[in-house]
Amino acid sequence: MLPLGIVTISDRATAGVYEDKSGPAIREVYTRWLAMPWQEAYRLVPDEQPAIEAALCELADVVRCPLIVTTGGTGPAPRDVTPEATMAVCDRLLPGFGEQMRAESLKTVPTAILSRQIAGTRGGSLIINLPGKPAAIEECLRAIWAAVPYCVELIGGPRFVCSDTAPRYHRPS
Ligand SMILES: Nc1ncnc2c1ncn2[C@@H]1O[C@H](COP(=O)(O)OP(=O)(O)OP(=O)(O)O)[C@@H](O)[C@H]1O
Ligand SMILES: Nc1nc2c(c(=O)[nH]1)N[C@H]1C(S)=C(S)[C@@H](COP(=O)(O)O)O[C@H]1N2
Repeated sequence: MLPLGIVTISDRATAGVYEDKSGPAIREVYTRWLAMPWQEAYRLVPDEQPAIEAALCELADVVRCPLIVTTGGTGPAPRDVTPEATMAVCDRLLPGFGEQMRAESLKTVPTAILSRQIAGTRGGSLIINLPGKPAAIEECLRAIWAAVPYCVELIGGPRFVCSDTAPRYHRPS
């Protein structure tokens, strides 16, 4: 079964101050939008760059997830280091993903400009950052889904089979 990564980055969810709702929101989107067998590889880590890098490297290099979606730690606060961790482990960045997610999010929330969310590839894994708010998950994934399956194919991953409820994706002929 295809492993798909979900990484929640939150000091407070890790400490049990609140329940992680954003990781499960990513799981819920995968469940609704994918029409193929998959299994989750879920990690919950604090806002510590080495811990985030270790989780991303493990999911990319050992578990071999073609897609890893992170949530949290993308803002300007001192402990927000998810983009730095993502940049450190990626071979290449894909700036269009962050630009498009911010552009779509700005239509509903003016503070979307505060997210430094990025995306990039590490070997055969596409890594995408999302903000921490549970409400941001589907909004951001919807903004970029059109390019996700083809990107996964371009980096040597499997062909995604999406459900009728998923946003339409584009595969150039
Ligand atoms: N994983 C999550 N599950 C549920 N709610 C979340 C999660 N992450 C963030 N939130 C909600 O969004 C609000 C703003 O998130 P914030 O940007 O402070 O997240 P954060 O930087 O990841 O925080 P922390 O690392 O302290 O958990 C939080 O107060 C919380 O209500
Ligand atoms: N779609 C969407 N994007 C969003 C938000 C949101 O609620 N929805 N919150 C913004 C806010 S308030 C912040 S501070 C940044 C960073 O959030 P993070 O540190 O939890 O990743 O994401 C922004 N992007």
